[in-house]
Amino acid sequence: MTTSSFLPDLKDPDLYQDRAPHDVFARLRRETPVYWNPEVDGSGFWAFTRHADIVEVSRRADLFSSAFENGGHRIFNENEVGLTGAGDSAVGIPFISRDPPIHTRYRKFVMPALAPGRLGDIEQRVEQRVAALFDRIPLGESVDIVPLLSAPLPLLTLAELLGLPSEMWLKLYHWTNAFVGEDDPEFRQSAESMAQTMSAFFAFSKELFDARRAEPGPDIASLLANAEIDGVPVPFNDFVGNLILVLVGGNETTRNSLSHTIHAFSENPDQWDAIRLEPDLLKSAPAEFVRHASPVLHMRRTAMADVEIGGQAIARGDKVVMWYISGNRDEAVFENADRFDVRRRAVQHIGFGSGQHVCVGSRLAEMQLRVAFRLLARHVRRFEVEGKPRRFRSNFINGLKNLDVTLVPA
Ligand code: HEM
Repeated sequence: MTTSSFLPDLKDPDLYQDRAPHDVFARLRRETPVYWNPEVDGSGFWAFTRHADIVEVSRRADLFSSAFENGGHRIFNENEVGLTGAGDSAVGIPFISRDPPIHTRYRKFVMPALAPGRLGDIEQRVEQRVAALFDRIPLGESVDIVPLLSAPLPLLTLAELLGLPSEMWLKLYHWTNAFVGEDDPEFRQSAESMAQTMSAFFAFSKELFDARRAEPGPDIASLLANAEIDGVPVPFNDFVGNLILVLVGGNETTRNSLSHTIHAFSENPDQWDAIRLEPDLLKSAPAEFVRHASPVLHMRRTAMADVEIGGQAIARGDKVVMWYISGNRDEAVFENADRFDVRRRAVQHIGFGSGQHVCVGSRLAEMQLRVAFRLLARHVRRFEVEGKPRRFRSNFINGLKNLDVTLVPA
């Protein structure tokens, strides 16, 4: 147990409302790197804040379960309140909330759609999309870049991957914000509005499921709708869970990486100058973008046996939460960890997680970041952010609702 008098509540969404609390995590890493966080509405959890401990927990999928029946991958118990925390018992189990061996089989279904061989093809269309979106952004005046670039780019890419019409992007945007927005009154206005969202999403999912079962294609929706585990077809409700996983995983994250990185370039114009002078830096810099942004704040596991990690005894059944935002600023791994440095070499960040559940979309995400900033580097001399962006009220997604910025033309 902790002996420090410093007792932040890392679950409290208010902690993330005004800023990313890097100072709070830095102090925990120094004083109580494995920190017991009591919960008002639960039994409490161990917070892992050091890079090495997080990697160790992720590596031991046999000891640290992501399975729905043990609570799942969210800080709340999915088996009590559903995948989105809205009591949505009809949503099935996404594969992120599974353990091996079933988890491993699901990954094999999805991986081909995101394999490097397919990304080359997708990259051309991402380039076209970035160019089309950029054409509509007025230069030299203040614009909110979120609805103009950060939000549509990953959602248009996801629409392609799922074989959906591109006009759907805005609907997908509102749906996914509602799915991850359990603590934000703007995203979860009432139980009734969430029920309406879920009902609309179910109707959409059913139509998609039936269409892809009848006529499968190479898209991810077809792969998920036609998946079989040990010869048994995946039920519709698990298809819904997996669809939510891909839609949230592919968009909330890439969107916020884009926004946070533009913000970081506004605050570090020398780093933008470096990219403009040497665009080849973009081959490796997306890793630094994701490290510095940490769009996913944490993931949760449940200990399946008594074990010691980072010098702390963890009991079987304990909830553990890995704070990626903290591991990504761990001074033991990253020199001048708070510094945004596009020349940082071999960035071993954990923004995509690590181990068994490491992000399946990491290459796609990095490619979109690379393509977007490559084009911006040709046309934009400087980013000037005005005012403070409004943030998600969330302990899960490090999100910006808007980012008012002037793109100063080159
Ligand atoms: C910058 C962008 C992204 C970030 C920061 C991110 C972050 C993450 C993290 C932290 C995990 C680990 C989960 C865990 O440890 O339990 C994860 C898993 C996952 N991500 Fe991403 N992600 C990004 C982009 C994408 C994209 C573009 C897609 C799909 C198109 C995607 C789909 C998924 C899926 C399906 C999983 C579950 C993998 C599993 O459980 O085996 N992500 N992501």
